[in-house]
Amino acid sequence: MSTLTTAEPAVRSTLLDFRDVDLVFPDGTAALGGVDLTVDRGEFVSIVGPSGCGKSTLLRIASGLESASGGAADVSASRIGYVFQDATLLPWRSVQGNVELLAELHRAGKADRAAKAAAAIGLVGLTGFEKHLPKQLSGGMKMRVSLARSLTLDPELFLFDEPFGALDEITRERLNDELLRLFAEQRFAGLFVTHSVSEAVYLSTKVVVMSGRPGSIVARFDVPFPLPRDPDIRFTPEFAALVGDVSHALREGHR
Ligand SMILES: Nc1ncnc2c1ncn2[C@@H]1O[C@H](COP(=O)(O)OP(=O)(O)OP(=O)(O)O)[C@@H](O)[C@H]1O
Repeated sequence: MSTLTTAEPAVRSTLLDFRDVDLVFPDGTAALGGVDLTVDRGEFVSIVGPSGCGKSTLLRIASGLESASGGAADVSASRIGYVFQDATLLPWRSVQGNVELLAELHRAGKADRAAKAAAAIGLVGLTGFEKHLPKQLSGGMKMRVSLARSLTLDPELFLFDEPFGALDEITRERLNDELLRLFAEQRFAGLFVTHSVSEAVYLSTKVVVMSGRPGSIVARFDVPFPLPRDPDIRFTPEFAALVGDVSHALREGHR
């Protein structure tokens, strides 16, 4: 799989720019109310917010699956990856077959598809499991397949909707570290939805907090810890203090 090899642009490059974005569903449900959010190249932004505040809706607008009812939702990334809590694998296809799917839909040739899939499978640490079927994989491995499938697109912007929410704590921590490594190596910008404040702080360069529905962004935090991130950062007082501040903002926004 190819990596982005172009030099980092000198000017700030915004891949996602939401200004005053509203979304009201046809049944009258106001999901988002005045969302202002940017994601720049090189940023990994996590969103935390109460259940039902519109986090998934925001990602769906970012991906083009949903349209905003008001405001401006500009996404300039040309290749967008998207992973969900459910790995959404085709049960009758092997790991290789599942990872090749997006390249297949983009009508890539057989050899190109195979090369892209092999590289992506290697990136997520599943080399040797190419012929396995989804039912032969653990939850963490299925999520790796899902990540690999999106990586074949070489995404500029990667959207994550609670991808590790259903996994046990150890698997989740391991995948957090894998994701940080992929972010550093592949240089996509990330927009990551999670219910875990500590996961948000650990993974991100910036954490934004949403209010209850209709969701808007009520607080933003820059994460000052350097990348690559030492897993032990999670046990420092500075990390705990930032997690506390974000949790506090989350509680305030929920009132
Ligand atoms: N197609 C739809 N029509 C009407 N209402 C919808 C539709 N999709 C979502 N909603 C509502 O919009 C609100 C926001 O939903 P969304 O799934 O974006 O929230 P969320 O923050 O991702 O929730 P959670 O954290 O529980 O996953 C919810 O009240 C939901 O019931």
